[in-house]
Formats: sequence, structure tokens, C-alpha cells
Amino acid sequence: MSIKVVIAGPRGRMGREAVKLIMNTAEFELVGVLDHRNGGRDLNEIEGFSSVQCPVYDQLEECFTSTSPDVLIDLTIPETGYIHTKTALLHGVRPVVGTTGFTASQLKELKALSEEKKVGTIIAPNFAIGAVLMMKFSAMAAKYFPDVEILELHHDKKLDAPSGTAVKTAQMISQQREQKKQGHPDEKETIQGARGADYEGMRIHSVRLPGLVAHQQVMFGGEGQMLTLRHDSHDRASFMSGVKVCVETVMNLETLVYGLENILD
Ligand SMILES: NC(=O)C1=CN([C@@H]2O[C@H](COP(=O)(O)OP(=O)(O)OC[C@H]3O[C@@H](n4cnc5c(N)ncnc54)[C@H](O)[C@@H]3O)[C@@H](O)[C@H]2O)C=CC1
Ligand SMILES: O=C(O)C1=N[C@H](C(=O)O)C[C@H](O)C1
Repeated sequence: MSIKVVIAGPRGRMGREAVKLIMNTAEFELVGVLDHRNGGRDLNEIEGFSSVQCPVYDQLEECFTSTSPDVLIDLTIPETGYIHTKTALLHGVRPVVGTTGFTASQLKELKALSEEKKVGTIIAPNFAIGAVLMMKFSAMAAKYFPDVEILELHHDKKLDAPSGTAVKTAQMISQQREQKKQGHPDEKETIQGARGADYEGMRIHSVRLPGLVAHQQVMFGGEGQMLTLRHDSHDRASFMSGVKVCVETVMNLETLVYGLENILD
């Protein structure tokens, strides 16, 4: 039996890749898409989708009622993605969320709702296996190198900063080290923001430039040595094997999983 999927944000950079993935995977069926600007049309009327037949909705509830999907893939923007995820949980539809920028309290609320409704949910700040390994290796390294700074670099159309990946990396590192104020105890910024964002004493620096896709460098400093871990997504195809695993796995979950590393062997 196929897994029925709805995609929110099909015209986006990630949404377009996700439409291709679902269309090219025999076990998945694209039953609808949510696009706030094109409700009532068919996807094949929209530029770039001439070979994909599928109804477009601008209201999520109507989409769910008409298509009875198993899974919602959300690839939109933070505020909207949060509302979509909540709405999906209330309708018994399993969310697979790539959208980043949710607050800690939103994540907590969605986790509680997922558990209450027993509706599996995956929120993955990064679907690329290489990025997940970089995060895991960073957490391992932090035990030996507690002085660390994160540099994330993205295209200049990105809305949230720091990236979801950088925040998740910092969280994973902070589970392996004591909170630590880094740098000189008396350091002063002469231009505000020079030292980056502060996550439990760990600095996160965000670069936004045309020409970039999605990149992160985690730098560890020790006595007379440096360790640098870096991952580069040069193409959004890098995220799609992770999306596929999430859609398959979420079917067997009854709680919320935050991070692809928690479902990989
Ligand atoms: N988890 C992961 O591996 C990855 C996550 N992302 C995240 O995915 C999200 C989307 O990224 P991109 O595709 O690059 O962005 P994009 O800007 O290309 O696409 C965003 C989509 O959201 C839709 N949208 C905007 N406002 C909306 C609203 N009010 N209602 C419904 N739809 C709305 C737009 O029409 C567009 O299709 C971002 O949060 C980004 O950080 C991006 C790449 C990888
Ligand atoms: O917006 C992006 O492009 C990306 N967003 C995710 C994030 O915020 O970490 C994942 C990846 O870095 C690409």
C-alpha cells in the first residue's frame, strides 16, 4: 500500500525537490499540495510542474478532508510551518517537517500534542546525512574540545538565523560539555554582534551570501591545535534521501522525534 503525501510549499526550493522525490518513489503517492497562492488549480498548471497532476489547496483543513493523507511534508516558513504542523496533528496526519526556525516553546508544545494524539512527527533541521554526521561528530569532539564556535553559511534568501542546523548542533554539543564562557572574560564588542550569537557560551556566526547553498563549519580549539568539521550541501538533492527515510519512518511513530540522527541506525 502506498503512503499518501501532501506537500506544503511545493513551489519553494526544497518543495520542488520534494515533489520530484514523491513522484519518483513507487511507494509514495502525492495526493495534494498546499500553496497559499494557487488554491483551486492543478499543480500541472504551475510553471515547472507540467507533468505532475495533483490538486492544489490553499486551506490545509480542506486539503486534509479531501485527500485523507498519511503524511504532511512541510517546507515553508517558520510561523506557517508551526501552524501546519499543529493542524496536521489535530487531524491525525503525521508531519515531516523540514522548516526551520521554530522556537523552543513551539517544539515543546508540538511534542506534547504529538504524544497526546499519538500521531508520529519528525522535525529534522537537516535532512542531509553528511550534516547529521557532522553534528554527531561535533558532539563527540566537544567532550575533548570544549571550546567551540559554529560558522553556518547559507544563501541570502534564508529567513531564519542562526540556521536550524546550527541550533541543533549547539544543543547536541551542550549535552556533552558544561556551560562555558569562551574567549577573554573581559572581551567587549565595539560593533554589536561581532562575536556572534551566544548559545550557552558557544558562539554561532551566520553568513548570508548569494552563491551559497547550505554549509556549516564547526571549529574546535585546544592547546596548540584546531579541529574543523565541515559539511557542504551544494545541491538540495542532498536532502532528499533523508526526507524519504522520514516519510517511511514517521508511519511507525507515535511521538515526536527532533533530529534525523534519532532515527538513523
Ligand atoms: N531540513 C532540511 O534539511 C532543510 C530545511 N530547509 C528549510 O525549509 C524551509 C523552506 O526552505 P526553501 O525551500 O529554501 O524556502 P523557499 O522560500 O524557497 O520556499 C518556501 C515555500 O513556502 C511557501 N510559503 C511561504 N509563505 C507561506 C504561507 N503563508 N503559507 C503557505 N506557504 C507559504 C512559499 O510559497 C514557498 O513555496 C526553510 O525553513 C528552510 O530553512 C531548507 C533546506 C533543507
Ligand atoms: O534554508 C536552508 O537552505 C537550509 N535550512 C536548514 C537549516 O536552517 O539548517 C537546513 C540547511 O542548512 C538548509
